[in-house]
Amino acid sequence: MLNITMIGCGAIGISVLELLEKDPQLHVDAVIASAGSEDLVRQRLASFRQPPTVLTALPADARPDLLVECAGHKAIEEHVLPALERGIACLVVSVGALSEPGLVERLEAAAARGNTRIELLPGAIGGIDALSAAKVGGLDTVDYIGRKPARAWKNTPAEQVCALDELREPTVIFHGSAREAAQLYPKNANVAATLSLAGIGLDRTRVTLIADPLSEDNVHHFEARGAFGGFEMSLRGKPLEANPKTSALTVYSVVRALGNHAHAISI
Ligand SMILES: NC(=O)C1=CN([C@@H]2O[C@H](COP(=O)(O)OP(=O)(O)OC[C@H]3O[C@@H](n4cnc5c(N)ncnc54)[C@H](OP(=O)(O)O)[C@@H]3O)[C@@H](O)[C@H]2O)C=CC1
Ligand SMILES: O=C([O-])CC(=O)C(=O)O
Repeated sequence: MLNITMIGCGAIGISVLELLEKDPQLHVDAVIASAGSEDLVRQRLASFRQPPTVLTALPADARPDLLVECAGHKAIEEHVLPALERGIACLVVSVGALSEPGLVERLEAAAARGNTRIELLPGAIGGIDALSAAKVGGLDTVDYIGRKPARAWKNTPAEQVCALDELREPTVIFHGSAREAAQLYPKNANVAATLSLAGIGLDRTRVTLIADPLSEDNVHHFEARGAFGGFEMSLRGKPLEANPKTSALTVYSVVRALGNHAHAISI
């Protein structure tokens, strides 16, 4: 059985915990919450058979088999970097955080010093295996379009681009590089960052973001061209009720990745 510590217990975290209750090979013994949110998180966990301990940091003597981040960009700096230094393997969903200059190199160096690994999870998108394999032969272009219902762009710079509540048709709210997208829309551009890291990088990956009042789904579409040929993929993700910015597939991506660490066959 693997002992897991989870960072963050919001829309993704709580759904992951619910699914993991069914798997005897995976046990989340602790959840790391933001300072000041411990009681709220304990309340969220109260109905679990064996509620994980709620902490605000990994204790110095803790040695979980895996640390899984389901929290947000700041958690990478705060919890993931120090855990890697201590030799604890980490899984991360807030991949957009890696658009910050120098952070990829710092994570690599921390993992090397700790003789461990960091795994960037595909989250809301698929096809990352094919894209990163295609990169080996050489990629020419990767274009990504992220389309979400208007409500998913609330409290983002899209509010300065258009009146989200009054939209009647799909409206482009951003066009530019994946690096700019991840910095402007940190909670909506993790997929853009993931595609960039698997493909041709944050500066060459072209991103279009659309607020679509006619869509109920978070639609991720990308096209890649290179020596391997061509590849197109569209994924229509159902948003989580607890957070319309986040697709349910992200939850399943975390559960799959954890299962692959514990089960005899990984797929
Ligand atoms: N790779 C992908 O495809 C996707 C990645 N994501 C990433 O996953 C993250 C989580 O998504 P979601 O669960 O929907 O978001 P929520 O906002 O619902 O939940 C995030 C939770 O993490 C907590 N949290 C934030 N910062 C920290 C920290 N430094 N330490 C401990 N806990 C922290 C928050 O607590 P509090 O509010 O009290 O601070 C909150 O409860 C997103 O921020 C996004 O970056 C999301 C969707 C897709
Ligand atoms: O969950 C999704 O649909 C994707 C998402 O938020 C992101 O790319 O950050």
